[in-house]
Amino acid sequence: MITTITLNPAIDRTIVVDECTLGKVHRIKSSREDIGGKGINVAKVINLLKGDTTAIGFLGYENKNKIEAFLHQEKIQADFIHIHDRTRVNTKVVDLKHRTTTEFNESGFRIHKDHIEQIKQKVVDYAKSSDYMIFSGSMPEGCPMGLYKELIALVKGDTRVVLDADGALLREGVKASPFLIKPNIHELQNTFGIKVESIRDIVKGALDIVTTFRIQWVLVSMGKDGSILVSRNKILLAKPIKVDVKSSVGAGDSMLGGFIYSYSREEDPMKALKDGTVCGTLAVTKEGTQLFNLEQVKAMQSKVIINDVSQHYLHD
Ligand SMILES: Nc1ncnc2c1ncn2[C@@H]1O[C@H](COP(=O)(O)OP(=O)(O)OP(=O)(O)O)[C@@H](O)[C@H]1O
Ligand SMILES: O=P(O)(O)OC[C@@]1(O)O[C@H](CO)[C@@H](O)[C@@H]1O
Repeated sequence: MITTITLNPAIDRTIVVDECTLGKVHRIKSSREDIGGKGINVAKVINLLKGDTTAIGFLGYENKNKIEAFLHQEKIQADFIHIHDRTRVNTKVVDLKHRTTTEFNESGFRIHKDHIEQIKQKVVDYAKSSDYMIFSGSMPEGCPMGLYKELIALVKGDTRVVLDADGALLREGVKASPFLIKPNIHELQNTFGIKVESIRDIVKGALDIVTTFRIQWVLVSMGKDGSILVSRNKILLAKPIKVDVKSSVGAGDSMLGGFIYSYSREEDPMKALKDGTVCGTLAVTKEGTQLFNLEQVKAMQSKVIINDVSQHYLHD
């Protein structure tokens, strides 16, 4: 089973406008709401691919019905700890003219000491039946910056751990040596101060992380430029696929879901990167964080090109 942990879930409200200008009144062309939060998005994709997954974490009690109804409708197994507050609403503004998405993410509910003890216990319990545990996203107020590090250290002996976070959460989290991390290039630059001007810079920076923190895989996503998968002795480059972009929100989560689902079945990094690329690419063709379907996944497979560039970067 693959367990995803979302400590700060969200309802994603996507608003589409012709053009977004600071200080101006905007007429909304269309809007939609999706259930979000990085770990929940990852679980949605694994579930779509027919993988065995459970989503755990915290959920606000006040608007829990919306989220639980969706999870139920999609038949996603979930086991959240309820907080007596509301789950945040994150607003994503799509600007049609400039083809950009601007995100306004709330900080989320406030967590107390006893909630932290509860989540530690739940994570430890789930680790026993999980092949992989994926920790994704920001933390709500009240969580210590080292919480991912602590949780990873608690379960590492029982399961393979994946971390998708940024800033101090990632900087601390890597110290517990997760199996895989998935920074995008901005997170790589801002969190570790790595230069990201060329593929060579990115590979070098990712290799430093692999050796310094004893991490097996660093999956660097580069948005419209594709991605790079780096380990001590293998480097794979996924070429981007040209698509009509509707919203980039959740592309990284979909990529991670596709990658880990595939890797958990075959342990073939080339195939996993291919499947991850398919899911990440399809995600950007959808408005908001709505899901694609299995037919689209199959149709996209033949378009992905993965190059093994290990010789080029490891032996010079
Ligand atoms: N504009 C795009 N065109 C084609 N593919 C894209 C585009 N944006 C993203 N992708 C695909 O999705 C993958 C993940 O995207 P990205 O690097 O934006 O993740 P991210 O920054 O973690 O996203 P998020 O935080 O919004 O979930 C990319 O590696 C690429 O395969
Ligand atoms: O505020 P965080 O936790 O960093 O990110 C939350 C979020 O932007 O991430 C998902 C897309 O990756 C969205 O569903 C959600 O709104």
